[in-house]
Amino acid sequence: MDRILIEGLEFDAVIGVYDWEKRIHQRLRLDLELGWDIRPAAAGDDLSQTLDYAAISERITTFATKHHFELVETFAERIATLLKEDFGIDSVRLTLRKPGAVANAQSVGVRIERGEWSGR
Ligand SMILES: Nc1nc2c(c(=O)[nH]1)N=C([C@H](O)[C@@H](O)CO)CN2
Repeated sequence: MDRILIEGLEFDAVIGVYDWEKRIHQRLRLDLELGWDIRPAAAGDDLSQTLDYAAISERITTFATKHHFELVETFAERIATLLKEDFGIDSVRLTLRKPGAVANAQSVGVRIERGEWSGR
């Protein structure tokens, strides 16, 4: 399967388990692999036949400003749902990192896969 990539998308969100985290914004970093057949877009050189990575990046960034979650797990799952409902994307590989969360770690986070991946 072909993939559309969005790597290192950064945005701020209210996210965390603890009370002090509910009063601040913290940086999140998102990597996405989106399964999509790019051949129709390539054949016609036509953006409307593919996934607009700019539109998707903006949608996720806006979503992040409007929703508050405790767990990165919840945030990751909601992004996968948004991608399916708003853009018709069935196959998603998603890594969501919270770089500032653990002092001695470069970052922490989750990686999920949803949908079918042929050819890995
Ligand atoms: N598996 C997870 N562990 C933890 C999370 C999380 O979202 N998923 N969150 C926290 C705190 O919010 C942390 O980011 C700040 O100390 C702790 N563990």
